[in-house]
Amino acid sequence: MALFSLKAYGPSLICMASFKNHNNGTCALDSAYIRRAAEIADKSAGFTSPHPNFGCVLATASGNIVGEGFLYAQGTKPAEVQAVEAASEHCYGGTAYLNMEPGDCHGDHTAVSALVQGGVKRVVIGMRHPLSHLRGNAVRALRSQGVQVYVLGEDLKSKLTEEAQKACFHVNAPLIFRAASQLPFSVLKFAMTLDGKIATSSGHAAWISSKQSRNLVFELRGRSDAVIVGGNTVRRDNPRLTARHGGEHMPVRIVLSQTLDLPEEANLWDMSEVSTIVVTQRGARRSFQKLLTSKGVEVVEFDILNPRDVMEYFHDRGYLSILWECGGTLAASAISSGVIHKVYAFVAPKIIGGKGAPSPVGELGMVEMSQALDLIDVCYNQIGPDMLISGFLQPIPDLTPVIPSVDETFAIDPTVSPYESSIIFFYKTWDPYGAFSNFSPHPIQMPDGNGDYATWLSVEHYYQAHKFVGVNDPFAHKCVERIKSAKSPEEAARIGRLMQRQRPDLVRPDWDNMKIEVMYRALKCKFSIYPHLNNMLISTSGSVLVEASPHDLFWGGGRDGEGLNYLGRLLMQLRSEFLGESSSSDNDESSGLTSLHP
Ligand SMILES: NC(=O)C1=CN([C@@H]2O[C@H](COP(=O)(O)OP(=O)(O)OC[C@H]3O[C@@H](n4cnc5c(N)ncnc54)[C@H](OP(=O)(O)O)[C@@H]3O)[C@@H](O)[C@H]2O)C=CC1
Ligand SMILES: Nc1c(N[C@@H]2O[C@H](COP(=O)(O)O)[C@@H](O)[C@H]2O)[nH]c(=O)[nH]c1=O
Repeated sequence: MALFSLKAYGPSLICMASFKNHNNGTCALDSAYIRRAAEIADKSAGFTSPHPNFGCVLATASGNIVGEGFLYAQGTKPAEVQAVEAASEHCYGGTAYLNMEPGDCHGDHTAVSALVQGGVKRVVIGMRHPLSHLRGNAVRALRSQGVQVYVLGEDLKSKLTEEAQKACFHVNAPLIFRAASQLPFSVLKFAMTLDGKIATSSGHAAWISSKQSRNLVFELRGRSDAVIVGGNTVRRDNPRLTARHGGEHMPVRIVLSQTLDLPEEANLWDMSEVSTIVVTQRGARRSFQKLLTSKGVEVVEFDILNPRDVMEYFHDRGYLSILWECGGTLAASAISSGVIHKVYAFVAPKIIGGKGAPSPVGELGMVEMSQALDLIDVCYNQIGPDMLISGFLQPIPDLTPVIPSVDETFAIDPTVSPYESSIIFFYKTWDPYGAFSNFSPHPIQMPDGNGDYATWLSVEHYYQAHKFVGVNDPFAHKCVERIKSAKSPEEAARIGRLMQRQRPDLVRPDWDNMKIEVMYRALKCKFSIYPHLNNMLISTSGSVLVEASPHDLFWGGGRDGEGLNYLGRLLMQLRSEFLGESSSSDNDESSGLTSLHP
């Protein structure tokens, strides 16, 4: 079974493209070819060690596929080059579909040059490169060469493109999670009986799942840099942990054992096919360590053996994805330390019973069902007689936005020097620069559609209510009134976000395009009518302002600077205008915003 498969879309899915030149036909074609690019990007899995997956589909202007390519392994010919070679003269004037922005990590721009020299007119990209030092480089390079570039989720937004983008996220989930967490992407896999046991009370586990399921496990191993088990599994099962899937890539085997009370003879110490690393506590059984070393097994000591430290270590060794095939004791410890990103559970239609029979995950300290960890993007597949349930334990991180670089900020506010700038963070209203927050208690007077002035208790009240302003529906009017009369900015935000989630149909259709403008107007009023706020803003001249929101990646800077920081940008723009350094005039409130639109 292919672990990543292109699902056909029924005609009932209506494409509501928000991009004006993106009609339903183009949208469906773009989405289908991006999904195809994601599908072929996955083709090297199991044959080579895990690496970022790139696929490229080249189509003529009339939509016929004329070339395809995927990156086979690190350092091999880029997908784009292969596709252009396959298409030869047919790619002239055509469209290239890439599941992910090319990396161009060595500055050689091979992929971009191939597309430009091939005469490609249009490039559709499933997702930007997740690594911040590479993100945006190829998009910029292509655009500077006159190629039309459309990034899904930015330039093209619809139900279909959203699904296609998800396919791109899934095919590079290891890279995305690794970039976000600075840990290798970890998958916990287990096989259990219908009554939730991974072995009998005596510890016997061969076999719970069917041959077909176990073959799929070989494939999963082949997609991993390493397979991990705990000491008990080595003692009890004497596993081999090799990938007998017919592919060429073999994962390293890793054993975690605190006691190092492991057998002297074990399949894992046979290094003829693939190597083994034993990770243990510092000072554990030195003589046994020597024995292992003499067999060629690498031993790595940690002061305290916990999954997070071990994963950080393997991240630094360059591992991209790891398969955990341990029992419930180590699995619980790994889940508690937050290192597991995805779960593959094979459920066999068997009942074994047994009070003491182990289950897939040991003690997590939870006492109520409300504490249960819900899987995300769950898939159900029947594998022979078994059911495979898989899903993510953590949402796929959004790595696309990024705080503008100082160079970019310089373009917004010339008081910010690209060479000597400090950063001022603000977030909570009680922080030193908390008055910059939209939740600060500074009412504003703003004109309504009829030119009458109304008072809003905070910028947040005004911003949230304007999601529903102008929508011809009595309930939308009610939302505006409820938000306007909310007792606090927090309450206004809560109502606004809830209504947006529950009744997206009530949100004004131009909201995505207008929200920056709405915020700008409210901020301009706030910082104009309160002289001390105006002084405070001007006093920050030369510094980069960043809203330190860990969650809001649009208005805020994110936890690690991965957010777009639009609130900070708007404040810097206003500061510049107040200082008289901006070219935008007071009469044209929106003109200065063009550089800020994403
Ligand atoms: N059906 C299935 O999918 C599977 C079934 N099994 C079955 O499960 C049983 C073994 O389960 P289990 O005992 O949970 O085995 P584990 O694989 O979870 O091994 C637990 C051991 O891992 C080591 N360890 C190292 N660091 C940690 C840590 N931070 N937290 C916890 N453990 C750590 C310890 O080894 P040490 O004691 O050496 O210090 C510990 O005793 C066997 O019967 C086996 O057949 C096992 C895997 C998969
Ligand atoms: N019992 C069990 C699994 N057990 C896992 O597989 C390991 C054995 O691998 P190997 O020696 O390479 O065949 C074992 O130690 C444990 O990690 N896996 C499954 O897919 N299904 C099963 O029913």
